[in-house]
Amino acid sequence: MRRGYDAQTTRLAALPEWVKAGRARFRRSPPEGANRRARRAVTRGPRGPVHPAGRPAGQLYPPRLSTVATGPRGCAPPRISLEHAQLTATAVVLFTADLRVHDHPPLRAALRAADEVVPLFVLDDGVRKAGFDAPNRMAFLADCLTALDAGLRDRGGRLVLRAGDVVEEVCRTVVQTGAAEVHVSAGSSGYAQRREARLRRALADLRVRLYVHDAVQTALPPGAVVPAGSARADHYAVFTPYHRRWAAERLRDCLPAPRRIPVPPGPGSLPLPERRAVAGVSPGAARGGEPEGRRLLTAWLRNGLADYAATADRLDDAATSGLSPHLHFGTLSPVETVARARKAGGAGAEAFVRQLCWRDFHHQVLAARPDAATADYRPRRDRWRTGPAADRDAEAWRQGRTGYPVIDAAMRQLAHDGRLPGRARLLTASFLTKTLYVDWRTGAAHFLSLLTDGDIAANQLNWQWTAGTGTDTRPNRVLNPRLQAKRHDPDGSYVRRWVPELTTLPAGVVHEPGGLAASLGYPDPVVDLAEGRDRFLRGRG
Ligand SMILES: Cc1cc2nc3c(=O)[nH]c(=O)nc-3n(C[C@H](O)[C@H](O)[C@H](O)COP(=O)(O)OP(=O)(O)OC[C@H]3O[C@@H](n4cnc5c(N)ncnc54)[C@H](O)[C@@H]3O)c2cc1C
Repeated sequence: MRRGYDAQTTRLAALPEWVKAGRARFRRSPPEGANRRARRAVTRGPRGPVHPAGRPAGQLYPPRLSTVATGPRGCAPPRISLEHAQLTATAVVLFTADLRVHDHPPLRAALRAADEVVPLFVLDDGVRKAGFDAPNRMAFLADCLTALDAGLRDRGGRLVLRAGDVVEEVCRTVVQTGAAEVHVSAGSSGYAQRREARLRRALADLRVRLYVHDAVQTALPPGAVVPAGSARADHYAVFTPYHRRWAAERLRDCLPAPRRIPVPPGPGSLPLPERRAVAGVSPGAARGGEPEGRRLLTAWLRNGLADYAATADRLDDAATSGLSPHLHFGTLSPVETVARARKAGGAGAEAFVRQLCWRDFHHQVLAARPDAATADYRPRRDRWRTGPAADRDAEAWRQGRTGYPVIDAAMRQLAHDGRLPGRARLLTASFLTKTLYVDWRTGAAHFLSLLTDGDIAANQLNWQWTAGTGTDTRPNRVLNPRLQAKRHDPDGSYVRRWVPELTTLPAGVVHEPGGLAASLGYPDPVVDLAEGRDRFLRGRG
């Protein structure tokens, strides 16, 4: 074995070759303390000592390992020094929500800095424990990992897949491969921020290069623009001024996929998960993977984008891009998506790019206020309904049996497809939180259990926006599902497609079946709209 380690354990079996090679290449001695710190990094490991103690200090690490300050949010963009590029033999690239080889700054930088990279993905226990492993997303993820592995193999590499605690697995991989750098893109959720902080602590003596400023998971990084005039403002709380600033910013250039991705031969990998092994996937759930995302984007730019300004609020599937799961898993780069849409130009592109700005907007709110994933962003002293009647109404909403056809059509589509058009998300969320006056967290959790694009920033903050506890400037607006249905599904085809009880009804009646409902086996409305509205306004106080 070229690198002396045992792939099954974290114990180094022999002095790694790269250390010897590295030492031979360096003429300069390490700065005072560098090797002591380096040895501590190797020997510590997350579960205690992982390296046989007592190796001479100079043999463990090449000189000039440093805790470069690429980490903390708000610090200067990471830079690769030429000096370090010559010193580092192996770097780990930890993939998270950026499962692609095109336009991937951490991968490109790691390849410039090191002779070999270890492309690592960890099936993270923390994600499972948080209940974020919904079958539709797991199936999509399986596609993404298969495609990422194929994309790496096309370039001479491969994916190293591990499972467990992500920080422990990164440490294990670092020890096994002797890597001197870990490259990872910054995420905006509280979970991602905690993971990054843990990584920095666990690998204190290695270069943990956190790509905060390089726009890997968003088009513009959170914090890139902040409101002027207030020293304490770390994010925009209102969309329109954010959009104005966002639209004026120059995005970084897109990066091509690397031609070659040399990966060391050793590090063992779990077998890749297979989509068909995931139980409970919705029949119409989307397929993942970078080639699929790129194909969809190209088709959308060619066939859908031009009409988007007029079609965005329609309820049928063809009206919007369907790119959200690819943006969530990072099989599409947000920077590239914006750049290509802008290049296509026109009113459709402008409207589409504005929606992509909404995505960044929610990410910058969450990055600054990670607690908004669960706590009201702007508390309104709501007295949400609880108890058996509220539970019964919430269950009717989940099952698509509220007696409001457009709401029921949407909830049934969600269960069948793991996706929903944006307008349908707004209607169903408004119905639950305002007409039924049930806590937004109940609805957000149900969405996350089904949506393939389920995303903490977009889901939780759109739920809050709709419930009036978030950044919405009209918190008490209540959407009328009948009027909305007539406007956005004028011929009733959306309702007829998803509510088979109503397929025989013509356009004029399908959104309001009234007395016909019982004979068709369709439920009566769970609540009168006016009563629901009053109850909400009373409750909000
Ligand atoms: C209650 C509720 C929950 C939502 N949950 C999610 C979620 O979990 N994940 C998610 O990606 N989006 C979510 N959205 C936002 C939006 O509805 C979806 O992004 C969009 O419907 C996805 O379909 P599309 O890709 O065809 O969108 P398009 O209309 O083609 O829009 C293009 C892209 O812009 C972004 N985008 C559009 N609208 C929004 C928005 N309001 N907020 C943030 N980004 C937006 C998405 O990345 C989308 O793919 C939610 C909206 C609401 C009202």
